[in-house]
Amino acid sequence: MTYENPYMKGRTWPELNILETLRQRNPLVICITNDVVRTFTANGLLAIGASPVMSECSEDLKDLIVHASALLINIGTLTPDKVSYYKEAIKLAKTHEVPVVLDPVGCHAGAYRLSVVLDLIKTGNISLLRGNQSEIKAIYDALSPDDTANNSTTGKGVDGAQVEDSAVIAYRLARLINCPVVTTGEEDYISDGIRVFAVPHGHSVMTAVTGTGCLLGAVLAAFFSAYYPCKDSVSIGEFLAYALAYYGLAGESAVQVSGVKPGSFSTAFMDALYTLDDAVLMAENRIRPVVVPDQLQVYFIGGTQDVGLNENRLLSVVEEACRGGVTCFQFREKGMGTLEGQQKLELAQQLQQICAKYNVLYIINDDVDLAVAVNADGVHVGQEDMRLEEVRNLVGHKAVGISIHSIEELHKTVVVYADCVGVGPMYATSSKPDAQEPCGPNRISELQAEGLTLPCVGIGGITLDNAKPILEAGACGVAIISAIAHADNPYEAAQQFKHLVDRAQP
Ligand SMILES: Nc1ncnc2c1ncn2[C@@H]1O[C@H](COP(=O)(O)OP(=O)(O)OP(=O)(O)O)[C@@H](O)[C@H]1O
Ligand SMILES: Cc1ncsc1CCO
Ligand SMILES: [Mg+2]
Repeated sequence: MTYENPYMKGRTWPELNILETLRQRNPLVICITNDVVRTFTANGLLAIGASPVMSECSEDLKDLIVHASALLINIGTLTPDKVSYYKEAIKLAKTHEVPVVLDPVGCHAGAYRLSVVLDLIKTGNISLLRGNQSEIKAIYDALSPDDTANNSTTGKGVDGAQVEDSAVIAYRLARLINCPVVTTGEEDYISDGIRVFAVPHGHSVMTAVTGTGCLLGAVLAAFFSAYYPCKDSVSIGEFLAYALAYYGLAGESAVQVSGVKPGSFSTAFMDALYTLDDAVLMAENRIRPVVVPDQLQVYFIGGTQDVGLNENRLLSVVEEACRGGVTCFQFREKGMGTLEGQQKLELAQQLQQICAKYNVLYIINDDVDLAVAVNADGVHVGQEDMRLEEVRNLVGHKAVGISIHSIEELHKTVVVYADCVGVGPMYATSSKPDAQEPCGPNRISELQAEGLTLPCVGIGGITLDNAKPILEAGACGVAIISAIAHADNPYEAAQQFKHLVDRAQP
């Protein structure tokens, strides 16, 4: 990409050489894995450029861990003895600051497996959970505070089935257990608890070869070693989405060679993992950013214009709002006397740190260059701003939001380039001097009847007293400026909005 961003002082977009970095580092991945997939896993790791070692007792592990880049724990053929070993291994990994990837094989099919997985998660030292969609759903159901969740085991073996709402489940589980979650199937999803990505690569023949999921866990563990050099330009969620894309693309390219024949595929897949390089990601990767409804529940918007042009006041209001439970914050610096250039950049960076501390999605209004410069989670544009297609080209996999006021605007918006929508003004507002006439909550259902399927928030003049009809009309959340920024207690205001939206939704 050749795009130059003014905030980056002549630097162009960072190029990601993830696979090259991984191969240079040749990371040692210690695998405590099941009896079925050991050789396949070791060969797959070698093919991708990592160095595998299987280790079966803590006496041995304590020597190896010193040189390790990651530890994989796959419970596929668990026994009570192995369970104690998993726990000791997690402790050792923690001591040596080695990331731990957990593969909860078959935990949707057996209560003992599930209880072991929950115990391992409870250590708080898992760096990534990778399972098929059935396994991840079983863990979510067991941990979910929601009583409607199905808490019984459902499968009959280690294979998974397609689960609806896997993107939402990944997001919620990542937040519940405070670690990134990958859930695989026809489409894979990754969430780090802030962002969500869909990775639509791979081939169904991969389910006919045992261990393709198990190897993926090991491959993701290896990828951790390549994250550090690019951690300022890519979030861990997006980074792991690239790793999933590599793996899925290797599957697709193998099928080209083998045809849909599991035996030949298995061999061709090793070859593809070995030959794949970074160019394939640039050329073919179709990682899709996803915005799930939960992310938009309480969407706070603000800039210095909303707090008497006082930067410190803005920082403290945003921190209080995040602490109170807002799920998303949009930095919108607009109007007389507001900050520009370097000052705006520095404020944007401070706000980003606050959002990151509270796992709040961080969106920049209008200023695509700024969003790229600070590596925000997303950008929101109005109808009068840059064209959506151009925005998408510049921001890559960041979340893109668009304002839509009317059916006419919906028809002229190229919705495929957006991930979420702000609809308004719901009610009369004083925060936006150039706002249009209020359209009322029904505009949301009208737009949905007209084919809008992206998650929506209502915006404009929303208070605790008038928010409910917006949710009833089909919005997944409410966007708020003054009802939080001007509240006597922004923390409480945010908390009350969160409760209100939680109660209104299934
Ligand atoms: N229907 C499908 N279409 C395309 N790719 C698929 C499909 N199902 C699975 N995959 C891919 O296969 C790989 C393994 O995922 P899967 O969900 O089958 O793991 P798993 O059930 O844990 O496997 P195992 O336990 O046998 O190792 C992933 O890369 C995933 O994207
Ligand atoms: C078939 C099987 N049984 C336990 S582990 C395993 C490998 C795939 O997960
Ligand atoms: Mg599996």
